[in-house]
Amino acid sequence: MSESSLLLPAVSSFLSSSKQLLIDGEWVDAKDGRTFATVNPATEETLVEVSRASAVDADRAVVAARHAFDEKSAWSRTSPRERSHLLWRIGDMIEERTEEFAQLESLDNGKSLASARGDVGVAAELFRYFAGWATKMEGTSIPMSVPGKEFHAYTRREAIGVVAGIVPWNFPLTMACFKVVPAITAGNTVVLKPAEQTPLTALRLGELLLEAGVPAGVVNVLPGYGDAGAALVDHAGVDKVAFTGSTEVGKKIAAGASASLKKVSLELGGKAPNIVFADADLDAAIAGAALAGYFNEGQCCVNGSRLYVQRSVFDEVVEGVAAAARAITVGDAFDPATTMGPLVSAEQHEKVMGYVRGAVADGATLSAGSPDAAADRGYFFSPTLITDVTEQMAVQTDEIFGPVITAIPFDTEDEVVAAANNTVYGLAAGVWSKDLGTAHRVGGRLRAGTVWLNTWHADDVTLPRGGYKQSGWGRELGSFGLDDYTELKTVIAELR
Ligand SMILES: NC(=O)C1=CN([C@@H]2O[C@H](COP(=O)(O)OP(=O)(O)OC[C@H]3O[C@@H](n4cnc5c(N)ncnc54)[C@H](OP(=O)(O)O)[C@@H]3O)[C@@H](O)[C@H]2O)C=CC1
Ligand SMILES: CCCCCC/C=C/C(=O)O
Repeated sequence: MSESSLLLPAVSSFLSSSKQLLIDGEWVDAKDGRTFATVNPATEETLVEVSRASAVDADRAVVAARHAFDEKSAWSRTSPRERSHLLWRIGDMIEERTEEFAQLESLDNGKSLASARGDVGVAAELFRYFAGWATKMEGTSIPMSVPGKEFHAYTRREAIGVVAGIVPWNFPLTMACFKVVPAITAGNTVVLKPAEQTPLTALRLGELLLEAGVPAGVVNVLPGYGDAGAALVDHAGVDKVAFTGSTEVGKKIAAGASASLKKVSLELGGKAPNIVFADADLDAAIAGAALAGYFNEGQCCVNGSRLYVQRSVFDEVVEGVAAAARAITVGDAFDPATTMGPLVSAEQHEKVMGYVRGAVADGATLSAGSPDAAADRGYFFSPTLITDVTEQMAVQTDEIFGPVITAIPFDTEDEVVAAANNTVYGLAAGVWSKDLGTAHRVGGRLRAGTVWLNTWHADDVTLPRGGYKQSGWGRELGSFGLDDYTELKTVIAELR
């Protein structure tokens, strides 16, 4: 059956007309009329033309967001209960449209429909989780003592202002919601810049927010390239930048935002170590290592791409992970047999292939996968396991962002902890051991924002996420995530 015959009428209808920018509640062309094509990575065919925002459009969107924040009936002054009810309703609306969002996401990003449905579920849950927080942004009453005088001092949490959310292509809808939901929960207004590879679900989200009753200008959506993102970072009307993406661009954003000392939160690259001790439940560790490395076509910042296995079980684990890699069905998202879709773009495909070819040229061994197994069309890449790797090889040091795991044997705990921490990144890490003392002790020694013990990718919107070292600044989700979207005001009243 052809892919187009499987599309929901709502998806076909969405794709039947070119997409515009959402500014101040209106769908508008880019001021200079430019557009770009968004492409299905499974077929390399254009899905639809999308307006390409420039710095001028960034300014229009920031002005709209500023107005929605500052005006008399401002979003930040809506009652918490009103915001809470609205957020919950949006969660329901997204859930009701799971298949529609999932199809759009799979078409644009390439991920399997099952995977995309999971992402839509996370998006709906984010709205519901933060709906609860809207009414619980509490302050504290603080005792204050000045001889001879009496005071009442307390704190309040207030919105920061206009938030620029700049997001990547690996979880387009989820990442958009990671920024938009806590921001609007706290009363901020938003300009969202989706990645140029995957603008569709952010645009559909924009439509749905308007339909749900989110006022004009509260959430603006600006598809475009890095120049539009940079214009937001530089804009004097933006109070906070919330970014997920590469460490390289994260550094540019931190530098750009520092000129006006904007608040910045950064969720950046990773190269997570996954440590399997000989006393682990090896069946679970093997399945977990494959999931850790290959989830989302390997295009996930918390993926376990560096596998360390204690020497006595190294061969067994490598054989197990290689077999798991070979059991993955790579194909079009719309084929129900598919468990791994294509990589997101030709550029990403080239990058991943280059790393694997480079490792082989440097003497590494491919225990699973082949960079030359190219399909006639589409950016497909077979899940790959590399052995005979050294710590100096680029495949071991760099974030590859593809379905590539490297495996290295180790002998002692101290040796593996040192190797695991020998990276500029610190986003995630994992330990497999039946000895809970070992698991917790080693987990405590790993320099990473998330540590999984005897599991991987177990996650929830209630849990803070973020990185040590060059993996980022701040934490997203959970109550910590909401704090990052508020200013803390201290109020002191003299009681006479
Ligand atoms: N931590 C993570 O979750 C992610 C990490 N990455 C890593 O980054 C590598 C490259 O991917 P790539 O897409 O180029 O990632 P980027 O970091 O370039 O892209 C992330 C977002 O930032 C935007 N952007 C790019 N340059 C600027 C800038 N100067 N100022 C403001 N915004 C900007 C992008 O726009 P646009 O793309 O439209 O130009 C996109 O919306 C991947 O191979 C992977 O290693 C990538 C995605 C997610
Ligand atoms: C709460 C579940 C989050 C799932 C999204 C995974 C995101 C990965 C990433 O940041 O790359």
